[in-house]
Amino acid sequence: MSDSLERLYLAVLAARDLDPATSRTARLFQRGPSKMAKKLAEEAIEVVIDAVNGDTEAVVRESADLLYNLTVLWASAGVCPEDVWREMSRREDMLGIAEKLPKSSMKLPKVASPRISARRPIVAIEGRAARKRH
Ligand SMILES: N=c1c2ncn([C@@H]3O[C@H](COP(=O)(O)OP(=O)(O)OP(=O)(O)O)[C@@H](O)[C@H]3O)c2ncn1[C@@H]1O[C@H](COP(=O)(O)O)[C@@H](O)[C@H]1O
Repeated sequence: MSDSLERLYLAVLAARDLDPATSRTARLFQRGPSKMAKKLAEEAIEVVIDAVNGDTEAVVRESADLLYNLTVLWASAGVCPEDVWREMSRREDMLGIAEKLPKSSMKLPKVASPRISARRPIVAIEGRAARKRH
């Protein structure tokens, strides 16, 4: 999947300077980040609605639109796909799966990389449980 997103990202970069009258991407760049953000949010909501309605095929279609609008926003924000893949790998190395670090300031215990140890740091789980309690 990352290959597809990387190819799409390059296509979006290439389309940025095309004629907005014929290129949706160029039009989005012309209208700026707030329009891009609005479109991304719209697509996210469409994915949610289709998923709640159990319309799997629509979820697939809208997810493709969502990812397109996400890559446009990435390009506008100066983010490239590799930046995101690097962050996901960092989280995976830290916690064993690609997830956010606990929000609390609690420190994760010094453990071998979760890829070696069988379990994620308990503190991370407790942190999340503690956060949910209040
Ligand atoms: N990958 C995509 C892509 N995915 C989705 N979309 C369009 O994004 C829109 C998202 O759906 P919406 O319903 O929100 O859009 P809409 O309401 O129909 O139209 P708007 O009101 O948003 O203008 C659809 O019209 C899709 O056709 C895309 N448009 C372009 N690309 C690629 O982007 C590159 C540049 O293409 P141009 O923008 O056409 O130059 C090319 O590689 C394209 O393949």
